[in-house]
Amino acid sequence: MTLHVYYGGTFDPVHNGHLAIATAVRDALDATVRLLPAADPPHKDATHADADQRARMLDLAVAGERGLAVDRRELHREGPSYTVDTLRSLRAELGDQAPIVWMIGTDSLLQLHTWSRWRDLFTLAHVLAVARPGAHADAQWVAASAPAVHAQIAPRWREATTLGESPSGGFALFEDLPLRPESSTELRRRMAAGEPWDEWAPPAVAEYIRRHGLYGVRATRHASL
Ligand SMILES: Nc1ncnc2c1ncn2[C@@H]1O[C@H](COP(=O)(O)OP(=O)(O)OP(=O)(O)O)[C@@H](O)[C@H]1O
Ligand SMILES: O=C(O)c1ccc[n+]([C@@H]2O[C@H](COP(=O)([O-])O)[C@@H](O)[C@H]2O)c1
Repeated sequence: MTLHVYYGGTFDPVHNGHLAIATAVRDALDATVRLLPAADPPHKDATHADADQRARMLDLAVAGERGLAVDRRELHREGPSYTVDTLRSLRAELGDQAPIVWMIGTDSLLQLHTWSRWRDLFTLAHVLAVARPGAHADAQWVAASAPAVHAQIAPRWREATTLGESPSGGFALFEDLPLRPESSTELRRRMAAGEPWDEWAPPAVAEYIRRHGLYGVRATRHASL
């Protein structure tokens, strides 16, 4: 059965770590990965670029990339972009039997118990966590630092490649990729400080940031995007 894989984030801006993760999961699961920008990320203060700009940067980042796409559904909703609401909308659209996978970094996994109606996430989708530097996700660590999350994921733990065998309810840790050091926070800090930053951003995204003078980067006059 076709696996429907979604990767939600603030993407403020999208960086090469996000893309490396999305392409590695695409290849490992042989599925299209849809990146889904949050209009109003529930756990973040005001974003730096607006939702349309963040979505546009995602378009540029995935342009020409096989098996990567952008889903704008959270931009069409009012209020905080709760994942459980997004998954309900996806479930209604895709039907009861479609396997749905929601990707998160392990830093987010360790906070999952703070998400809105978080236990319902597993009735709607599988959760696939991607290891992130500084956020250990082996079972012992999760048990110690987020016991409620551990209680949910321990009985659900499977190999990522088996998630397509059922519509929802599984958990997998994706480790087929060296840890990625990028973060949007550090990327924004480098831009604002005038330090080198391009190597963490897809070239078309870097050009868009310059063109629009986002994140404290001095605007250029070349208007190709
Ligand atoms: N380097 C990374 N390795 C693994 N997961 C990551 C990495 N960067 C981001 N993620 C995950 O991708 C999702 C979307 O991330 P987000 O758009 O918030 O970027 P971010 O780099 O975490 O941003 P910020 O630094 O502003 O918090 C989150 O689940 C996050 O945990
Ligand atoms: O539903 C929630 O309560 C919730 C709380 C925190 C984060 N999320 C989602 O998790 C994804 C990553 O969030 P962030 O803040 O790390 O960019 C993004 O899709 C958010 O909408 C969702």
